Amino acid sequence: MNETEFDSDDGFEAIVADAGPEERAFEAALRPRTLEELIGQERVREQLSLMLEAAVARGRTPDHVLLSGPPGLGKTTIAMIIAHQLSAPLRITSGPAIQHAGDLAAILSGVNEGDVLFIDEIHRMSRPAEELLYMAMEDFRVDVIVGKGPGATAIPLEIPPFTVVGATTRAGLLPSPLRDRFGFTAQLDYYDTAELHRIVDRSAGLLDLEVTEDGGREIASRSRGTPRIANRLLRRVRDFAEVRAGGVINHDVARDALALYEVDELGLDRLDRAVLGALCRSFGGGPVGVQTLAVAVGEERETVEELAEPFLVRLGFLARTPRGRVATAAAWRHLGLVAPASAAQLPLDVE
Ligand SMILES: Nc1ncnc2c1ncn2[C@@H]1O[C@H](COP(=O)(O)OP(=O)(O)OP(=O)(O)O)[C@@H](O)[C@H]1O
Repeated sequence: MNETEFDSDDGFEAIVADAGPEERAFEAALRPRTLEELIGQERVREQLSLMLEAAVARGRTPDHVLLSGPPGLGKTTIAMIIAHQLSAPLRITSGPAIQHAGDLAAILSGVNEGDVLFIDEIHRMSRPAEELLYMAMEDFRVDVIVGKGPGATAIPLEIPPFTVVGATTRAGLLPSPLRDRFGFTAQLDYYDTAELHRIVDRSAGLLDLEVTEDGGREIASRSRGTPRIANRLLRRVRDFAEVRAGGVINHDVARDALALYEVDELGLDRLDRAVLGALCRSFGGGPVGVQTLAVAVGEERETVEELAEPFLVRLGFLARTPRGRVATAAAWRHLGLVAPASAAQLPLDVE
């Protein structure tokens, strides 16, 4: 099969796909529980530490916190750490679960003083729920409307002081009145290889695995700047090491295991290479519309846009131009192909 005939039904799971239940349990076991255990994100860590310490010293609930950044960089982990540092109960919900103002009112009515309410994917709440939330965040009081039309009544609901921690991959989608209610906002950045290496070592320690220095670095350098992927790759390499290599994860074991799972030396997986392959081989490097590209690799448009493109753009392999997707000369080279003279060079005029 050539790469443009990529078929997602052949048992392949993208390395950036959502975690299943088993992996979620694995992730939970590896989560840092305190700010000291959290690796990287130095600035966010220091700022948060200061804010939380000051709040505890004053005996007040801290400001509401908004965490934004791509999936797998530690937003849920940080929300849990905040609750832990405050010795406060954590209530967890998500934007898609709050589609009506009533859903949120029900949650708010159960909030106790000092609770931390974590709302994942906060940008996906409905508009009426967002409005209710920012009133609750500002005044610790909301009017719950019961009934409809002329018979509707507003029932005031007092809420004890609490802290909202919102997480979003798309801070720009939050309406500014809601965004403004967060006294502390943090944009999480991708991790560098050294930080990912420390994360791999920490996870290996918790899992009682033997990973050599170069084995750890090999996993880290293919982890796309993302702790979740570092842990995911470690898990796959662990299986390989146990079954085929006597358990020790060294450079060659990591390299061979990741080759088996089709994660290349830059961290591109098969979907990424299929997208680039289609773009270069079938469409001469573009420009081509994302929908056409998705059909060519047998995937949904959203899968290509959300799982493959961000990393390809970050690597400078693909650009989203007003006329469609374009492969850069670096992308051609990565596939081992000769770039046509017209191949785009960075920087491009991107969207
Ligand atoms: N700074 C870090 N140090 C160590 N491990 C980390 C760090 N950040 C994340 N992790 C690990 O990566 C995994 C994913 O983290 P987490 O679930 O917090 O990400 P997220 O940003 O909430 O992702 P999503 O938005 O997709 O839920 C967890 O297993 C966590 O232990």
